[in-house]
Amino acid sequence: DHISDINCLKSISESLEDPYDNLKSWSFSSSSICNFLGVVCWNEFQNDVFSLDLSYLGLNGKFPRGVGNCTRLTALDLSNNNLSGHLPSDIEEILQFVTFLDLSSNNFSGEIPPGIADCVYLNGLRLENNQLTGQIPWQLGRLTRIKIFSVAHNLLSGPVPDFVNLNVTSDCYKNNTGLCGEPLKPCKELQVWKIFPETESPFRYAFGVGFEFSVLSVLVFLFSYSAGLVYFGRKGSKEREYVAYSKLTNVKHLQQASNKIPVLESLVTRMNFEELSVAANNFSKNNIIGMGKMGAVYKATVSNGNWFLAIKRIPNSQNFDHEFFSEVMALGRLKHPNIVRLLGFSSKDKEKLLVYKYEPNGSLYERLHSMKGETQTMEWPVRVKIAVGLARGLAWLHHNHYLPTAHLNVSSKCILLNPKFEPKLSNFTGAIFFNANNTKVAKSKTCELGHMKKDVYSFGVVLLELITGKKPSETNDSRNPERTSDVCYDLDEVVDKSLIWKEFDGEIIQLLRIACDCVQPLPDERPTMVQVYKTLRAMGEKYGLSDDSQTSTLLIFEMDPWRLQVK
Ligand SMILES: Nc1ncnc2c1ncn2[C@@H]1O[C@H](COP(=O)(O)OP(=O)(O)OP(=O)(O)O)[C@@H](O)[C@H]1O
Repeated sequence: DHISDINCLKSISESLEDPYDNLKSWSFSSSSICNFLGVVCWNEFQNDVFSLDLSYLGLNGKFPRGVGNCTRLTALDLSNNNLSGHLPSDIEEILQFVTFLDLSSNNFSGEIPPGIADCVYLNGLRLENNQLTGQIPWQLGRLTRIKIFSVAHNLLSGPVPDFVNLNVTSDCYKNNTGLCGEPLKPCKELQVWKIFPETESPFRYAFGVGFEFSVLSVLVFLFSYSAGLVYFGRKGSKEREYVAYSKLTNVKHLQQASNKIPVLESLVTRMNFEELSVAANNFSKNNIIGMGKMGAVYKATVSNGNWFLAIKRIPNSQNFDHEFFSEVMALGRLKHPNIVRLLGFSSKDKEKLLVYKYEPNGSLYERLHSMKGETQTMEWPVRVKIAVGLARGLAWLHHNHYLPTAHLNVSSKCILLNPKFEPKLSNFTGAIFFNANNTKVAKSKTCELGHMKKDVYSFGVVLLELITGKKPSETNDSRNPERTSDVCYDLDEVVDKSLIWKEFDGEIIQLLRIACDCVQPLPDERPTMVQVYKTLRAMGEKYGLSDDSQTSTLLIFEMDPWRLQVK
């Protein structure tokens, strides 16, 4: 006998309000439950519930969780009652083998739990005529057996799932608050994400046909910007003439510009606030993946394309006008495989959103120093890959022709890792920018170099972190740069114990030497990022990490001999 099936029905009848006493007929004193109203068993000699039909009984109450005790249940029909409350978030555990689920014409509210997509045997899912809100989980599109699907007459919004094996008609979606996507009207801004696959050149995809228009508007912006710069430069001191955007000199200018949303729009796509909010589960706490100074970072799911975004939400953006503008300014113009991809921004009242490509391996800091106390091992070739990629990104950042930039906040916390553990530099909120043509005035050159040498120092600290596996606070005192080089004299002590493989010893020592050069207390004694990158590139050759074809890094260096001469 299946005791759990008897308990299943008992708990259902106890948990539901039954104003018409329909379930009173369930008499648990009898030996069989198979002749109960609405119950069909696998066979009449075993109390093993096959399906349960409790439709049109006027039942009140919440979703009856006890149904999970009917472990071999294949169909559940609770339609046309007055059931209310949220659907259980662990619904896939409760209805593991169900092929047909009908919850239509009730008062269920809240969001459709994404876990329903793990009820992999579902052939039919009917949720119409409820009060369901939020987005339809895109994961439902993965249900390969589904033949019947309806969510009409709810309060749902956002993109509809892209079903792999089913053509859903628009009737199945009708009367909701804001659903979009095939077979309904396209999803405006979000539509661009659909055609944005996991590739290395998303800019092209993301902008699609709008690309040429974007280029045009960037040119228009650059033209007006240079005109403004000349004007601005004339007003300021000699140094200002050569430093285009610097924290110290033009905060006011930045703030004025940041109020001009069209300026930002010419750099990156403006996205729809409400749709982003839906994609991030209405900025639910469960979606938070990180915390920054300006606000939390949320993971957002975009349906149709099966991919993810990281959304930085800045609730009081008026306090971070400069930071916001710096970030859009830098990432809107600096496209490089080792720099994080900014896809767009959004603005509503005082709130602003920055939308990035989601990098699933989080930050280097989290990877190296797990919060949960478990030792994170990262193989040596992966560490070399991160070092080479970061050096390449920084060398390009400092010396590119579009917008030479000093990051000024480089640390393992702002190095994100993609699925292949390629590093992506993020967080340009404190960056300063330079005029690309400042080849004449020594004073300005010195100022620019000073800032860049700060990045070289921080790069050295990240290298030490990669080699030792220790947090920077354990190997050096960042407020006291003189102390850092101590570790450079005590190699055996410092190297990460998980890296003690003889075959890599030579490389470890080589990398340590570079790191120790970078953390020299006197900026003049530190190499430039170009020099660092050249050395690392030679080392990376062994691992096939020296392909510059995508970045035209070398081309830029060759075109600009002055930058190569600098020590
Ligand atoms: N694109 C992304 N993909 C995946 N995770 C991200 C992404 N952007 C940020 N994160 C996560 O969110 C965390 C916080 O990011 P954020 O840039 O806001 O913080 P931060 O670097 O500490 O900057 P700050 O404190 O200056 O604002 C990161 O450490 C990372 O774990």
